[in-house]
Amino acid sequence: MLHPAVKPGPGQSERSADARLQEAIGLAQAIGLEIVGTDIAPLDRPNPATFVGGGVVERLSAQAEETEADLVVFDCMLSPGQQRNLERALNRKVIDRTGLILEIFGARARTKEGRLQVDLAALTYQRSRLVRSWTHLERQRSGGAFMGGPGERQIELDRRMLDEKIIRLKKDLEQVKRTRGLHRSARQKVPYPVVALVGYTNAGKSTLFNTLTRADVMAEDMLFATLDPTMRRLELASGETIILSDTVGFITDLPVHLVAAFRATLEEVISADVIVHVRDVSDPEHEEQKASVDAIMQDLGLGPGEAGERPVIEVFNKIDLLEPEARAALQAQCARDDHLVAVSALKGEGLPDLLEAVRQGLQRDHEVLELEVDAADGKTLAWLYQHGQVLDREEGDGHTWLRVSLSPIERARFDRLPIQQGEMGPSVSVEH
Ligand SMILES: Nc1nc2c(ncn2[C@@H]2O[C@H](COP(=O)(O)OP(=O)(O)OP(=O)(O)O)[C@@H](O)[C@H]2O)c(=O)[nH]1
Repeated sequence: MLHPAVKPGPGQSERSADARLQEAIGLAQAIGLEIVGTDIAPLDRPNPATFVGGGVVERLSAQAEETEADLVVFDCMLSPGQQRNLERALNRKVIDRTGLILEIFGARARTKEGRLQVDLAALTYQRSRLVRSWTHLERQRSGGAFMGGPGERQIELDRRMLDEKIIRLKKDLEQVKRTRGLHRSARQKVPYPVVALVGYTNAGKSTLFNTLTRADVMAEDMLFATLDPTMRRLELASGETIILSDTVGFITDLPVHLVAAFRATLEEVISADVIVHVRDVSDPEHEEQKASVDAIMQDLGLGPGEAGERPVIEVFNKIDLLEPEARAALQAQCARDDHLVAVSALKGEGLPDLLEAVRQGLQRDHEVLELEVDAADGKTLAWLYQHGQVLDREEGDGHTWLRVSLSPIERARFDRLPIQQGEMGPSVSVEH
């Protein structure tokens, strides 16, 4: 595994080379690669032929021979020519960061759309690339030899087939998207607010999701344990039901081929009512990771000041790994700000505070209605308990008096309920 540390250009992030190398190692291990050697090669600008300089290629070649490596991973984006030249010089398979992330997406995609997006990204990448590319499509997801992929002639023959496959995939994808649109609008009829977990890869989203919902979602010490959003029902202490949605981990410098596949997984975030941003505060790079996540949220139009701005709760996760002083400092910070919560998803600490913050986030645009309902009107009462939060209730003479908090959507629905039109319907006064 080689990380070429190119000097960052203007506007590029300055994360340390070592942290980037560690992240790449994590990505490689996530698909079961055994790392036998690592190296960082500082360089001013990429070499057009081999990305790194001749001296580094020689050093790598010797190291690869010595460790009998099957594969050399370059944690950067290589042009097809560079990849080919490096394979020749090193006499073994070479993949770059895009190839690596494609592998992970391929291994992790769970929904049909996620898989199609990944296949499409892989094919497009392969189409632009060399001949014996190493992708999950060739390995047919079962693992296998890195060497000895199809020969040049075969790929030449396959090029047209690839184009046909790409066209077919795009059609399938359109179809799946249409169906998903239907699913989504069906879900919008379900009167539960959606809370989406977002965060940098390995922040602990799946663990938190699991602990909160006790669902059987993969949580492993791997990057990208999730590609497609997973949704589960969750009941808050106040009795309200919400839908919690887990999303794929964010990552810096996502290769451009993969943006669509990545975005496809974020649809649920775009339609969420509250966003929970999970952060691994035990990671020395957590500030940089937060900046990457914020930048992606901004891109999606969900950031502060954007049209899609919505309540964001920031979760400081993995506090169990902090020294007592650091932990106390974070907890003090959280005590001052309702949008910050310190938790340990693994140990289940701080979760009631988190759920309370979620509840408050959901209440942001709520209206409180005062109602007098005919005591015999069980239907209206049941509806209110199911869709709103009953804050107060008193029984009067043939009437039940209630104070109920409703979201704007539920408020609109309530106004359309047929029960309101009867003469005995509830009387409403609004309190914001
Ligand atoms: N010590 C500690 N470890 C945690 C905590 N939460 C998560 N982890 C560990 O962190 C690792 C990553 O957790 P995941 O839940 O898979 O992270 P994720 O954010 O879903 O990761 P991606 O799917 O890659 O985005 C796992 O090894 C978890 O056991 C925590 O509160 N404390």
